[in-house]
Amino acid sequence: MVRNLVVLGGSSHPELTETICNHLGVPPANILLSKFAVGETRVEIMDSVRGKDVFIIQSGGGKVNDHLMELLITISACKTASAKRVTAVLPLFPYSRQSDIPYNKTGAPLAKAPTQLNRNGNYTFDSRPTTPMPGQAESAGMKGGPENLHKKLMDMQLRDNGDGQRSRSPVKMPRRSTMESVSSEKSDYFDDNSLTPTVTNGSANGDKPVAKFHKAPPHFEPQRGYKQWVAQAGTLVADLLTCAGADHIITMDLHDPQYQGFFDIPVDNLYGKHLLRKYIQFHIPQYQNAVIVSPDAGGAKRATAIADALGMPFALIHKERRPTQITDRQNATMMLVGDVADRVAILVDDLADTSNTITRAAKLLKKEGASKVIALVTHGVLSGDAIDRINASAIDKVVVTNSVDQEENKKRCQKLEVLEVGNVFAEAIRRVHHGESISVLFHD
Ligand SMILES: O=P(O)(O)OC[C@H]1O[C@H](OP(=O)(O)OP(=O)(O)O)[C@H](O)[C@@H]1O
Repeated sequence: MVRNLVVLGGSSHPELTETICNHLGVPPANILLSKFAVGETRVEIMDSVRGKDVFIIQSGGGKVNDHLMELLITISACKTASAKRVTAVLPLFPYSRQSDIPYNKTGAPLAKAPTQLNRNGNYTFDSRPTTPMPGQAESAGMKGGPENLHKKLMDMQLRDNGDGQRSRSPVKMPRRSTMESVSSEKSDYFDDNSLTPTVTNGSANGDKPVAKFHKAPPHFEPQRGYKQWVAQAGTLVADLLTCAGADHIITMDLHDPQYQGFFDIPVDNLYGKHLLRKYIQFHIPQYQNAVIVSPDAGGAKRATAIADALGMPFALIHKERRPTQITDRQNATMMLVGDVADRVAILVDDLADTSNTITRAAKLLKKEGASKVIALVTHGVLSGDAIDRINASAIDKVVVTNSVDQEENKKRCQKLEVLEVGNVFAEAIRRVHHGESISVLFHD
């Protein structure tokens, strides 16, 4: 029997809230979640939370921004309604991939690989851009790369008309030499404090209006190490949750476990690897002959933990992203380290978003002789055309947890299998509520 415990469910995953409540033996508290006509989120908590230990279930994925705002408002509402403690339960933590932004050599953020559709509209699962070779012409994929983005941004800065307002159409600037000569001849027109062109209406004799520049724009050269100002939204989201009144966070398989350090409240980061490990043991025949594969270096620790626990071999796909000396462009090719020939390859990753990573990895693994490819992923975000991509790919099966709602995805993808995660969160909530250790949930 749990007393003084209140579970509130956000609109992101009502099914998971229900499962958690069933495990805890408490009904979900009544909450009204809607939107005003203008689009603002409306939250009304219909049950008393005064002096209660409140757990709010809200996952990332789907309409992630709406869900985040709803969560923040709900936390704040509980605090102002005198809840004793408010814990945000975020099975998939939103914005956790934005705690750090990878930059290329010039400082621009690395863009995602463009779509892998060929001319016929079929997925190729190839790396984009392709591996650059000496003397090879720049590929179309590279033309739209991050350096181009960098150039575009610089162009936009040049178009800035100086008072903070960006012109929609390019402002025609006189060539530098012209402006310099104007500067020396018409020095009375110049105002050192402004770059704004002055438009004179012309003289009484009917001259057309003429734009005169007060000052030549600064000559803008790309600087070594120049960085665009990229928001590190992970920090902001951590601050927002704390500021709204969250006292505690429970989540699972944070993309970057160091993200816990962004909070000055307790964060319990549960592991999904136990569920994935059990799936391997009980659902993959002769799993000892299979091989665990991490589709990128970032997930190697997670994948090796499963391989070690089960005494299985391990292989790594290295997602090469560093600019090469040849072109200094983003190079997102994949290289396999390890042997997968004639084995079932089990890809282990924390999340599949566009599913580019797992589908491309599957193509490579099959090329290297894997007999079957099964992807085990904690968070099946599966946004955009991820399901179509999986359906068309070499992957034989994708196993995800229901940390994100999978109802619709299951209908569209025969290859998808879903593991229940509600019981793990229910147990974590119960232990946090009773002040018991939850480290038992971390043990192998
Ligand atoms: O389904 P997708 O859209 O391909 O995204 C999934 C990939 O993204 C994440 O890694 P990320 O690319 O952020 O690299 P990192 O591990 O180096 O942070 C995650 O660990 C997956 O590998």
